[in-house]
Amino acid sequence: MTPTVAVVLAGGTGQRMGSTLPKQLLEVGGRPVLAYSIETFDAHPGINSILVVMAAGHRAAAERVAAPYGSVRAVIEGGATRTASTLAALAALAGEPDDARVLFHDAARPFVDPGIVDRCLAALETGAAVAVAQPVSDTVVAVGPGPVVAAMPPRESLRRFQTPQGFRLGTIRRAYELAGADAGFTATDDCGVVHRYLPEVPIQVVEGGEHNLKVTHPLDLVVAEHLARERAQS
Ligand SMILES: Nc1ccn([C@@H]2O[C@H](COP(=O)(O)OP(=O)(O)OP(=O)(O)O)[C@@H](O)[C@H]2O)c(=O)n1
Ligand SMILES: C[C@](O)(CO)[C@H](O)COP(=O)(O)O
Repeated sequence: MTPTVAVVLAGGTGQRMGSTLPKQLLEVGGRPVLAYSIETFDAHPGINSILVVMAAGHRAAAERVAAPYGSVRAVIEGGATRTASTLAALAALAGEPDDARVLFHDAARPFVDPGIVDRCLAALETGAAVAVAQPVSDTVVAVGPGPVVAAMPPRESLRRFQTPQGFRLGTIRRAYELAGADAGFTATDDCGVVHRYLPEVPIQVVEGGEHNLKVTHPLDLVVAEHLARERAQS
């Protein structure tokens, strides 16, 4: 059977949140943010195992959060950037075959739901890369150089990426290998690495959800608290 691994990326320190504890360990609805996505992947019949990538110095705390979930294969330490944390996960998955499916998910997005996971896994039946995205509701512009509008892309064509971002393991391995040979490489997500270094690989886009928000700033915790209460009642 082809394995399917969910990688929960929790290696960040939450600078924009400004709390002493990394935001993935802050509680919403009485449980750590990190617990929610682990719970969803653990309950999903299409996921065989979960790899948690935690911020340095907080691994023991993440192990405590992960302990109740039988699908968690390991909690490893991440790197200084999201990219370095993805690379740590790829190293930990070195024994998995190239056709394995891997979903990279931000621990900072606690309310990923089974339907989103279903859509990612369905897309990986026919493709090698999938992104979860939502339409934009603002008019989005490119600014600069200087505080001047440089471009106004048509809103209908724009989407906001969420996570998971899913790949056949061989594809994401190859993209990061090529990126590793590029001195100017930086990325804020994993699909961006495939798009840049393997432009011939189509990245399918599937629907996300407004509830699949990323807890980034203190105000996001207010929304997350509300969503956690809704989830507890459902
Ligand atoms: N070195 C890093 C940085 C980020 N992430 C993870 O990538 C996801 C998205 O990142 P972001 O929201 O930017 O989290 P932080 O890096 O923690 O936040 P900030 O940028 O405000 O410091 C988060 O789940 C975060 O834990 C990671 O695994 N390793
Ligand atoms: C991967 C991501 O969540 C997609 O929206 C986003 O790019 C993460 O960016 P961040 O700078 O790490 O918050």
